[in-house]
Amino acid sequence: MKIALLGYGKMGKTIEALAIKRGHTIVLKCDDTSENDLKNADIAIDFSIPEAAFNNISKCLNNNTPIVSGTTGWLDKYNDAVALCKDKDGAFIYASNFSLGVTIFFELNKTLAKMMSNLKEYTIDLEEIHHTQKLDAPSGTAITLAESIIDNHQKYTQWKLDSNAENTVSISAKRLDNVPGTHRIKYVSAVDTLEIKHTAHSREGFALGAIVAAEWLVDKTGVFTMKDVLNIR
Ligand SMILES: NC(=O)C1=CN([C@@H]2O[C@H](COP(=O)(O)OP(=O)(O)OC[C@H]3O[C@@H](n4cnc5c(N)ncnc54)[C@H](OP(=O)(O)O)[C@@H]3O)[C@@H](O)[C@H]2O)C=CC1
Ligand SMILES: O=C(O)C1=N[C@H](C(=O)O)C[C@H](O)C1
Repeated sequence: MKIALLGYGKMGKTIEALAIKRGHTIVLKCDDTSENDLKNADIAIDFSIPEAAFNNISKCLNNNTPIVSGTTGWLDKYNDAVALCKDKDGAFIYASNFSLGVTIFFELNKTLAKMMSNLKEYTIDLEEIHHTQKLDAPSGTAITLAESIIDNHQKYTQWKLDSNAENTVSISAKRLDNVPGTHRIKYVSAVDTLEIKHTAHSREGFALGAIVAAEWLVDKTGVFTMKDVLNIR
């Protein structure tokens, strides 16, 4: 595939190295999409900044270029992106976390929330840890996890950063040097603790998932998730 990288920071560079190893060609790498031409690309992969993501996605859909987006912090415009994709008969996939392990972790979280839903003894504690350059907090992955808990656990109706409020999934966001991404969900009672945790050892897992998603999406039309890519039901 000929790939355009929209955002050539830590993730853009990791994707470039892995995509070349898998036999793909990078035809565009940019940190400013305003002047760039997508016509040579089979597909675009956006790992940029929250303020740029929706414009980058729109530009791809208007240009009939399939788009894989991993940028977090722009989801107030997600429904607009979905509508544009449908209008243009385009191809679009977004994931707050492209790693194959986190895609499975999302399913574990959902199942655990359902199983815990009637157990009033337990309170939840959601923690994410990332590197100090991260612009957004909480992480997109933590928000996806919290929203799934809210959808599947009868007690919880909202999420907030560092909250003691009733019915609230409290998220703690820590920033430490060189942490690629750790997410942990704890259910704590007076007598025990049950926890699930995903630890990324590097950015390669995110990059691999985004490339696998691009390889899968390139000849399709529609709006998809990583569950579609990995055929998880
Ligand atoms: N879904 C997933 O699996 C993952 C998602 N992410 C998310 O991906 C995003 C990028 O992460 P990361 O690579 O670590 O961040 P970086 O800050 O290393 O890279 C972001 C890059 O985007 C560039 N940029 C700024 N404006 C634009 C624009 N208009 N068009 C294209 N690029 C632009 C920045 O350039 P400049 O420095 O010049 O401003 C920078 O090089 C974040 O939102 C992060 O949360 C990260 C890892 C995994
Ligand atoms: O910014 C990052 O680095 C990461 N961002 C994503 C998020 O916000 O969830 C995914 C991953 O945890 C790394």
